[in-house]
Amino acid sequence: MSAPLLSPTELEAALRAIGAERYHNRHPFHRALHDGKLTKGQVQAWALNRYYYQARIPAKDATLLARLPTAELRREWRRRIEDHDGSEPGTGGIARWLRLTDGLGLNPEYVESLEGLLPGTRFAVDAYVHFVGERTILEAIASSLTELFSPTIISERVSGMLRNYDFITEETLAYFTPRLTQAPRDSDFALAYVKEHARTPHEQQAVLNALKFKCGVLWSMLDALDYAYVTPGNIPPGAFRPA
Ligand SMILES: O=C(O)c1cc(C(=O)O)c2c(n1)C(=O)C(=O)c1cc(C(=O)O)[nH]c1-2
Repeated sequence: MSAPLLSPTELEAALRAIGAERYHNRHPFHRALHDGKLTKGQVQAWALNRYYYQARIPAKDATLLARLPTAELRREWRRRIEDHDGSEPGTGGIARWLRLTDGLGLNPEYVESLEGLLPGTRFAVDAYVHFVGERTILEAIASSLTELFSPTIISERVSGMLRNYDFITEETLAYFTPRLTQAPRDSDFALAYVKEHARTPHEQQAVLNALKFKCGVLWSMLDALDYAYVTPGNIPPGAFRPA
């Protein structure tokens, strides 16, 4: 049976249902992270691997920016690159993420070298960048819609980590504060765009599948951490080893 045409409101409800079922707040490694169940070494591994996501997000956005057809769309999208890269050295999301890894005692050169990265992290993040370069603009924009769900996970993570780890301070987690306003601004735009432009059942299914794909990217990053850093003996050759 072919998929029905959804109203924009039904499409939004279907997108939100995907997040409720598949977003990475439901992953056991994330729950362990904010419940205080991880060692400092495991939290370091999370921050080091997640750095690669942060570092590739502006490349992902630049790939999409180059494909956008109007100045209006490009103006909207280029703000995301500024959010991450900043406007001068030491500003922006990537620099703020390095303050988090610094606060956890990781050497910034080591983090930036990507030498300690898990292969699974690299494959998942690279798959996201490729997806955005290769799929339709509608799918590429839809794949950013996990950000609809990020303010909730960020609030849970920040309060849980502050409560549960003595090596975490508000300053260490300062990365997340601007995200609480940036993410809703970005996801409101992306949601309005897909509600307006996904006009056929085929386009709507493509949008829903793009969000499922992206949930899979975030989920598999946590799978890789869970496999490597929870069961002793599983760290892949060359990957970060907690002291
Ligand atoms: O902390 C999180 O759980 C989380 C999730 C996501 C997301 O859902 O993709 C992003 C971020 N953070 C984030 O900080 C960020 O800059 C970001 C950009 C994007 C994107 O797809 O363009 N997602 C996310």
